[in-house]
Amino acid sequence: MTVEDYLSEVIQRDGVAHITLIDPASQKPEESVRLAVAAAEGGTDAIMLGGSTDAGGNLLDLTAKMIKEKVKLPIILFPGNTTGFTTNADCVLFMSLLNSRDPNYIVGNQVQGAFTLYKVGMESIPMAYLVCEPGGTVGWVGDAKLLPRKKPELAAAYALTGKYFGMRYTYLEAGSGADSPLPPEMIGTVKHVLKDSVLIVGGGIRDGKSAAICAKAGADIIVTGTVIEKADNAKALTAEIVQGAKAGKKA
Ligand SMILES: CC(C)=CCC/C(C)=C/CC/C(C)=C/CC/C(C)=C/COP(=O)(O)OP(=O)(O)O
Ligand SMILES: O=P(O)(O)OC[C@@H](O)CO
Ligand SMILES: [Mg+2]
Repeated sequence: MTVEDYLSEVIQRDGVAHITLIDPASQKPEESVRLAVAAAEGGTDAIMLGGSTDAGGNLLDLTAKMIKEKVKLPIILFPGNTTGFTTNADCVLFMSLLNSRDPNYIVGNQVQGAFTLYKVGMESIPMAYLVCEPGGTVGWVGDAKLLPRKKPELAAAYALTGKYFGMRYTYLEAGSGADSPLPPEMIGTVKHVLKDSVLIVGGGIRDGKSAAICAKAGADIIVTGTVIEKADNAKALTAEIVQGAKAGKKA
């Protein structure tokens, strides 16, 4: 089964899926494995690997390989540039940062990576990546013209543009470590125009309650990263967030 079909099944079954983002550059591979195992035990549906500053290379190769040995969940690449590719994963989010001012993040990195992807034949999912205020490191690195939190219609126009380009996923991003998650009005407005296309929401989600609000507002997939890296009990916190998201969707 493809990763995309697997995630569709989870979304159909539970209303929402949860993905744990691990930045291979933030810790040693052994520690990334520990986080991935804890997240899997806490009920996350997939592991996403990526970072915006030091995107990958050997550390990514090794981290993906070691996680694969211990965790049965799909490993999805979330590349900051072509160094974010490794054949030790199951799928890549082939994304364009549509609201970047830098053509390298709209199409340039993708052109550099396209033949590698063609040769290895890895599954890829076309995705519109939309970075909103405050944007964090990825907003700075990706030179994003940050989408204002109080102008959901601007985010919706970008989301529709991605959908009309044929992108099946849209990722509404507040930036890793944002003070607060994106407002429900923004998530709702974007999901309203996307209809059946998959909406990922991430950035600043730290507990079950905020995951529930994002899910209820229209997110199909919730991503959390920073909070797991810092948690005393990564398994328990993942369980709270996953259960919060899934219960919130049904509420
Ligand atoms: C498809 C290919 C080959 C490349 C895509 C290139 C694009 C569009 C990149 C978007 C801009 C970018 C730098 C994205 C990084 C995405 C990511 C892994 C974010 C998570 O990183 P953060 O956690 O926000 O930042 P830190 O790495 O500093 O923690
Ligand atoms: O680290 P956090 O704030 O959970 O954000 C996750 C993700 O949206 C970053 O790309
Ligand atoms: Mg990070």
